[in-house]
Amino acid sequence: MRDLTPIFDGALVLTGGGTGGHFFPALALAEGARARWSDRPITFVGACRGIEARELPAGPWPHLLLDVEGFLGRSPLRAVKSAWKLWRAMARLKSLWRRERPWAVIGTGGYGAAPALLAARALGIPFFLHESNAAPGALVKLLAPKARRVWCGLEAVRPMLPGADCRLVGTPVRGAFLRDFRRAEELTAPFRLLVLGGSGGARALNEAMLAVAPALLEAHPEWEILHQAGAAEAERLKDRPRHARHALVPFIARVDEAMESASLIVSRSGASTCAELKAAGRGAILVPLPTSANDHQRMNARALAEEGRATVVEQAEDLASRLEAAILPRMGDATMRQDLSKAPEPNRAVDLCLDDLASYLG
Ligand SMILES: CC(=O)N[C@H]1[C@@H](OP(=O)(O)OP(=O)(O)OC[C@H]2O[C@@H](n3ccc(=O)[nH]c3=O)[C@H](O)[C@@H]2O)O[C@H](CO)[C@@H](O)[C@@H]1O
Repeated sequence: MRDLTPIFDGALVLTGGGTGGHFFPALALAEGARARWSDRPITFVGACRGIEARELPAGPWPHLLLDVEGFLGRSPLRAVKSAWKLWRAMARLKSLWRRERPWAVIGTGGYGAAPALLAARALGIPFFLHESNAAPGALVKLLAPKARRVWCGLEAVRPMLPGADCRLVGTPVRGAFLRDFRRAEELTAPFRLLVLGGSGGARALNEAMLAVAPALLEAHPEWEILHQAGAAEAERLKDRPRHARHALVPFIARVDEAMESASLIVSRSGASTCAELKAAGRGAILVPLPTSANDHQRMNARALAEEGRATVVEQAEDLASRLEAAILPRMGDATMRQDLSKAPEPNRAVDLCLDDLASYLG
């Protein structure tokens, strides 16, 4: 086995994962830290079954992927097994870090972040948290009072973390989103409807879009649909009949470009996607995941809707007809579409977090 020990010595450790919404903010912070501190090692710790296990080996970052899994929704027996895996991963990190001490740990949440944050806490290594959702995840809630700082994506989360030293910064987005975006009103036919299901895809949204797409595309021959279904869902749906102008893909590597070329977007309201929509100056029809912990997706969506950047469609039995009612009039009316697409809002989250880290640790 490769000797992993040297990758942690004096390193800034980024940890966050399981889902894209937890991993990509960590990646954005790593990109920013590398530009700022070229001689400081930057190392990732994540889960071997999270999205980071696909993204990290393809990139430049030293990393350690551990055998951990989420607890939520598990049977009691499985939860005990998950707890054992977490304890074992944490013990391995503690043993490594006693020999090779990291400079600091930044955690962006999700089960992939649990071993590194718990190990940092146990060893007295300074750690910082970022919470991108409007309601905090279980790990952030547990560790927030002990974190040097908790960086928040949205103001709403602050009162939910009593005893923590919170600072509002926004949600870090990857470098590809830190640029000028073409405005939606500059786009010409064929117009594109982009459907985003979050990093894992959204079954209910997929089914509803497949049901409603033929009517939408028949009514508007100048439109096409690019639909990100999620890896497992794209496989499940690969033989399902679709309209010729309805493309179904498992994952989109350049979401920034997909947003830029979209005249209308339908999406889940994961926190990173919401932050990216703002950075790209695109509005969206948001369908919150009704089972998200503490209803945070509905709160994320509401935060965007309050800025006039989104309209919220609740997921219910009749999701297909609700979506049709929201999408169809906008396909035919550019003014209605542009009402959602406000000016891009520059995202300064990476700089704010790293300025804060620098002033704290020197
Ligand atoms: C089911 C679940 O647990 N969802 C949670 C998860 O969502 P999830 O990972 O789906 O949500 P987010 O919208 O926050 O993040 C998705 C990220 O993946 C990227 N992406 C997505 C699809 C794609 O094809 N290509 C791509 O690069 C997006 O650009 C974005 O950066 O984490 C979010 C942040 O804590 C939460 O708000 C969500 O409630």
